[in-house]
Amino acid sequence: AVSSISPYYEWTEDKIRDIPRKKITLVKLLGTGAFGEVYYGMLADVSRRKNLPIAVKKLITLCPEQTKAELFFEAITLSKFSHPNIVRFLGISTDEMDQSMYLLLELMEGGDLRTFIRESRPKQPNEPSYLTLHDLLKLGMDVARGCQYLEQNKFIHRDIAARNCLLTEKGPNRVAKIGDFGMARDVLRTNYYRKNGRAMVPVKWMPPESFLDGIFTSKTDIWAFGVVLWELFTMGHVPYPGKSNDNVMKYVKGGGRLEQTPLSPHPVYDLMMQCWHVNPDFRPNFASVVDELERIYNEEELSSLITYEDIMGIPSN
Ligand SMILES: CN1CCN(c2ccc(C(=O)Nc3n[nH]c4c3C=[N+](C(=O)[C@H](O)c3ccccc3)C4)cc2)CC1
Repeated sequence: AVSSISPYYEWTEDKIRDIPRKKITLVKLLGTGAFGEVYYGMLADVSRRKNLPIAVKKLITLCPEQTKAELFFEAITLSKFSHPNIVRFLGISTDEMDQSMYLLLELMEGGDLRTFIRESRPKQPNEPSYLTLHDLLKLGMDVARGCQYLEQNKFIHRDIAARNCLLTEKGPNRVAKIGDFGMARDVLRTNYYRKNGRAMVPVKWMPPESFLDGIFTSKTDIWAFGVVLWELFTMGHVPYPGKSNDNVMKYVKGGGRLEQTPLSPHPVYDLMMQCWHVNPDFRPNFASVVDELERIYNEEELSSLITYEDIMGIPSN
């Protein structure tokens, strides 16, 4: 039945499980992407006589073939990964009747990382955030570990950004994971830039060699990870505030970089700057980024609370 949806199915050596639709119950809509919707669902697990909470990525049935193929590509890609900081892929579910395809994924109840850090900002001057610098650094370490696994598997993600990461929960035991592999454009398409009619690209997360010459390597993901650190240590600001994508390309090409944020400890900003070296060969790899983040996490005094002034850049009077 699946082969009627896409030609890709035949060439995956490791079979992707096609789970019968009757075992899946959609409970609540969690979010909408360019490809379709994500639901909180339940997977009837007869063997253990209980239901497994899952996330169900449901393809909009009227979508163009290309998106179907993209979703299938995501399924095939994800089915090969197994890492604590990569959202787990459980299988697909196709349906002859309505020609729909579901992607069954690990349920991440905390939502996306960017929304979480923006929601966690101090709301008013004398109310610090309940997140500490340690919490932000831990989130950065989680994402870096997921990226390190991709790097080891020679997989170039091309869209590492806080919006594409998910949290297991919002509470203190939260774990961040890389959650989006479909290069699925976000609905607003505000973070993407249509370059002379070509595919949409997230310029503000890209190094010069990528947006100038279309060169993508693991060092592309390292640059983007540096921007994720900047997102974390501004608690979710848009990079290069006020600059258009064209101005960002000119600025970065001319050697301009994201400014130090009042919040980020110097060693963290130093690491960001290394990720943004104009020469990809001089950028660190993810193994050394993880080591450096762990060193900072263990050695630096980071338990200070985050204040409103830190975020709003208002000098404390
Ligand atoms: C009060 N808050 C309101 C928001 N709320 C949510 C909001 C959204 C989600 C959610 O989408 N969770 C997901 N679990 N697994 C996957 C998810 C998305 N996936 C995808 O594949 C999506 O494409 C994706 C991937 C990366 C980032 C975003 C979306 C796979 C969970 C809780 C918590 C309570």
